Amino acid sequence: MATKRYADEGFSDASFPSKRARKTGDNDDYVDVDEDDFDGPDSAANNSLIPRGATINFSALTRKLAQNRKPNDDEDGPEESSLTSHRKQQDNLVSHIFQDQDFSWLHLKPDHASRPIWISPEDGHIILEAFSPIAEQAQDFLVAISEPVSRPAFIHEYKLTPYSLYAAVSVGLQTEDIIEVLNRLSKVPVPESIVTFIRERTLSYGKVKLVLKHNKYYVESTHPETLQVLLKDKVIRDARVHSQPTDNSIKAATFTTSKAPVKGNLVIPGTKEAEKKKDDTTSGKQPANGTTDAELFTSVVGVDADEVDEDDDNVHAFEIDDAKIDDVKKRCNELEYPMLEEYDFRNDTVNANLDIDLKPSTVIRPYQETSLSKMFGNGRARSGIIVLPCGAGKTLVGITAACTIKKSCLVLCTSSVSVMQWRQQFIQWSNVTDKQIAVFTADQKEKFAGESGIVVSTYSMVANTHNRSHESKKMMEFLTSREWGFILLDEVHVVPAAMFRRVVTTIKAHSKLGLTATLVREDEKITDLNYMIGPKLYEANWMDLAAKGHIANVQCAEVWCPMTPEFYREYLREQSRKRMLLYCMNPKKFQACQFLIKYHEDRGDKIIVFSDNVFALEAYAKKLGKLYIHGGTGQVERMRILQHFQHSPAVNTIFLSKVGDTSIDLPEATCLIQISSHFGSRRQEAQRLGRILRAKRRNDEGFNAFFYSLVSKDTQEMFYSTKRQQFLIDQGYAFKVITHLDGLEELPDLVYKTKEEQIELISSVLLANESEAELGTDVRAGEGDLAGTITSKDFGLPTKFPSVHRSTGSLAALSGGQHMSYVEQNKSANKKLAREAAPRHKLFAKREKELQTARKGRG
Ligand SMILES: Nc1ncnc2c1ncn2[C@@H]1O[C@H](COP(=O)(O)OP(=O)(O)OP(=O)(O)O)[C@@H](O)[C@H]1O
Repeated sequence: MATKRYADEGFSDASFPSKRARKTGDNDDYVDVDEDDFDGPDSAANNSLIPRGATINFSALTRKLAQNRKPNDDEDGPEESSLTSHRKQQDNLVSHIFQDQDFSWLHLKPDHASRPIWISPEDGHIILEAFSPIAEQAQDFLVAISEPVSRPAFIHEYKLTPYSLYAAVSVGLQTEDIIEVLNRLSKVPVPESIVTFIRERTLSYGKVKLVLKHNKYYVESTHPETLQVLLKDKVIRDARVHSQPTDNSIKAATFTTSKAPVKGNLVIPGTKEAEKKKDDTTSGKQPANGTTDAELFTSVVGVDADEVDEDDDNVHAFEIDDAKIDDVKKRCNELEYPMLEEYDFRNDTVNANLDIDLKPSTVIRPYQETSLSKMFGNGRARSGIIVLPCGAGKTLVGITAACTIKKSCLVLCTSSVSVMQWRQQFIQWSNVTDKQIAVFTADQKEKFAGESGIVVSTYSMVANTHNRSHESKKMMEFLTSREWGFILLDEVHVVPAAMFRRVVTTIKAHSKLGLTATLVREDEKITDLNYMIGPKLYEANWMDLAAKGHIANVQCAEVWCPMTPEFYREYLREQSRKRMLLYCMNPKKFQACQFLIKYHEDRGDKIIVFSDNVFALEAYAKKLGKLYIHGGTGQVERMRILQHFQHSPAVNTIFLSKVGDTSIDLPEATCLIQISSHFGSRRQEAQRLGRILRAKRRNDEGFNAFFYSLVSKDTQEMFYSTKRQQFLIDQGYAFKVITHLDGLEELPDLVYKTKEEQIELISSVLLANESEAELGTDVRAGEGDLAGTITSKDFGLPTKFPSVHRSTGSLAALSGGQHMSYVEQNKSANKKLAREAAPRHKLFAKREKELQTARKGRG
């Protein structure tokens, strides 16, 4: 037996006799990995060409590379025909192993060692050596032009797609910049097939914009010939409105030219630039003209502003009918001229300004600033999606964007709990007043005072048209009759496409920002988001943020719990949903859970145990004497339990159903144990991990948070578990497999130790209703919440299970009399707590009071 099971700074080798790390992909496929082989990339970083953390500046980067290059370096690469002949001549000794993945025929540049990427000539996949001294800068560029596929510690994989190139163009990158920087970073000349692909895909992208000005929609371009092409199309021609121009910058129909809006000195609040400007203003100093723009542009495009040709002197436009916007957008997509949506908010004199700003104490983090600079890079607000890890502060990014645009703003979230959190965060980070921010939920229907303001609501409150109360109808009139400067869409990946379409078409907004941590959908409907909101503007790297202390470092492990023979026999016999209950209630899993709770409580951790299955959740929590929250737990009791968990040293573990997957902000939590989950949902796995990424103690020396997934061995759960982990593995997390918890057998008071107890447990499982075995029985709170709209179908799983299998057994066993004692050993800890008069935190007291008033109002 190992003497020391766990090391404080992480999982030690001694703790896991299997000492095997999971290889991505197949369930049974593992590779032995010696962690000592990985010293980390620091040694490479010491030889850095460009220091880590430096501003992204690709011209500087390419200059450095050029200096390193030998004079006869062949930049253009060999001709296609010579590549083919090279391939034919290759030595076939090893190529049969790689088959069509053998790229040894590609011509390596002489200084390839100092260049960090490979580009596949066949499918646009890009491999980045993440240990290269210039990997950080290369990563910024690759994120802007391609989709990250997988980003573990040392080798990253990206993929060039038509949509990623569209996103690149939309943040201001030009075709030739993309090809040139790729060529400079690549170990081999960029293959001709890739150059053609980039040229073809970016030729028409970014040339057409949809702009809302003075309440009218215009299709705008600096290329008159492009507008002419579009107007040849019948759908677009029919949507065109022939009206008198209302503004000098836009002339309808005639293609008369005028000056494009000039990039002004836009300063995003909360940034260093804003601080500097404030200092300059107070000291009477004038900022050097144009500095802000140049820097902003550099951070967006990665090329010095003065090196980029500005050919958008003349803007041409024609007006289109608002009712036909959707058709025109769709048609432009089909014609390969996708429209970028931009809002020139500083020149919008029609919509009233909203006088809000970030509080002077609010400082946004560098990655939050970078993501916002992609949105505001050209002085206008681009519509699109920002992807940041869970707990990285998407809310503040949204609030800062609202404070930059300073127009009426509608925030849509997935639940009424989130609505309250958004409101509270707006008040915490900005100087918005109570009167300027209103809430529209089932319980509260408020309007803001004055001409402009903020409304926070849920998707379903806005999208569901049936059974509206009179008050809701009036509120909807308020929302649809006005023009919004900005619409903030939280958790965009979970909203069903039809609901999104309804929201986007009923609410008139100049600019849209979608926020998410996991741009994955099991139903592959992500492209719908691109079309309805806009391209992905920025995606942060989870590992980078963890390395910089913005989110916690997490050790992930999958604990394999063997099934007892009795449970396994029943598992094999059962055909119904009960199978799921059997692998959740496996006594060995119970014991592993008890052991891990004890171990981590002794270490001073605060633990959340997640179970989607409510039957298992209650059974575990009661047996182990812990507090629990599920959909049926009242709001007051929920708040009380969460408050105890946060502040009481006596409550270090709580059990949560899926109500805790999102929205619950518990920075005290440092350890997660998952005992039952929603099939193979990659998103749920990431969101749950997100609960500990915000750990308060994340900056403590050597601090690690822990995430355990308990899996019953040789059951369906193992398959789902592998699928669930894929997203996190792609973000660079490594799941270790624990096959044995040393010291578990010696645990005093180990539950279900005897065969009798185990058989008693199996009887209770077999007696449980079919419905109790389901995962979807838990309800999330409140009308207007979105949770109910997500089903197992979304995860590509069967919605129906095979019919119930009936087995024979004695009457005594069925009635539970065979091995069962009728004495209730473990009173619910929840009940005990309810009897205690707990001191109330003033935030919760206020919320309870609000709820009571709302209830009285409804009564
Ligand atoms: N710039 C900042 N300065 C200080 N604290 C910050 C900053 N940005 C975010 N935070 C804090 O980080 C925590 C996580 O933020 P938030 O809840 O917005 O994360 P999130 O990205 O929305 O996470 P999830 O996807 O899990 O909901 C919050 O406690 C927030 O106050």
